[in-house]
Amino acid sequence: MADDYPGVDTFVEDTAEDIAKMEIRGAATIADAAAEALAVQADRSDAATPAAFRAQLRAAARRLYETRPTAVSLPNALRYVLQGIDGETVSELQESTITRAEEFQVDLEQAQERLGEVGANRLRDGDVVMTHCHSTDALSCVEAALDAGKHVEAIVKETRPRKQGHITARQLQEWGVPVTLVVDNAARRYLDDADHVLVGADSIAADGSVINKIGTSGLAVNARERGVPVMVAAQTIKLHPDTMTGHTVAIEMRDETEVLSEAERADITGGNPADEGLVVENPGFDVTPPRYVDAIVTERGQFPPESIVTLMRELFGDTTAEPWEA
Ligand SMILES: O=C(COP(=O)(O)O)[C@H](O)[C@H](O)COP(=O)(O)O
Repeated sequence: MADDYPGVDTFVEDTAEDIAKMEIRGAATIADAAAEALAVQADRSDAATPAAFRAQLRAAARRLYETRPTAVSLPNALRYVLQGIDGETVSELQESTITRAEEFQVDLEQAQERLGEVGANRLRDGDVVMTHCHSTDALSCVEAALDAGKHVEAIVKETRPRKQGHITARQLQEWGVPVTLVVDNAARRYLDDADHVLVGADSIAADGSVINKIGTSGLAVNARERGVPVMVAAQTIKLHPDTMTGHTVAIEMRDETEVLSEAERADITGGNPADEGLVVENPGFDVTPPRYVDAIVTERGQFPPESIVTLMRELFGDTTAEPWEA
């Protein structure tokens, strides 16, 4: 792997591994870790010339980019850092990369806080939210509502196959929020007890479609049928610039062992684990059409999904190059 990415620091390699293995996970957290990795790459660079420095940084960005395909916050973070660096010498470039990465991380934190305040305005005292997966953007809305003195309760979907709902439940418990944990299949039944569906996003497309953890779209369709509004909490780094020019968002397909262990497979196939007649599909994400989403809450205010393209144009212009082509 190291040969494919010459000059890439071991810290970048480790971060990339952690993202790929989902030890670092969730779109905002991945973006933060990627910016940090570029800063460390810059700091530890042994490049003799500015050109060599830039080549190493581009290789580091490529290594990080190739970990997981769906959360656009990752290429957006890489692009932000790479496009912003400036300098004539290696040490100027090092300093500039570190400053730019730090700036990104501070902005990320502030955006999440502001988004939380916007989202909290939609939550009334005593409301019950139903969550899916674990989203730091979604939870920041609950946190801000609690800070404003509102009582909030949560119905937390387990979120198979990796059960990120447990992370959400743990965080809410720490904040003193009463939690009812349900298996994914029970969600429709419990929607009658919910005032909002509150989820995050890995990417938002130009038509307002929301790409988030698998199961989000089914939840949103059921919520519409039950009359429960769906609120998507997503910082603007979740806006996918390539979708303005017609590109689709890649949906990550994950390993079958997350769904079915080898022993379970053998059990189904009568002891033949290599049986090709049994196919397991394990998509990590799905696409919720804009008509099932009531509001996209960002640090710039809340938007109906159909109008998100205006914000996208303002923020990204025509930028659709790969991060290292910046
Ligand atoms: O779908 C997931 C995480 O998927 P995974 O566990 O596969 O990474 C989260 O809802 C979004 O990434 C938003 O999270 P955040 O609001 O923290 O960016």
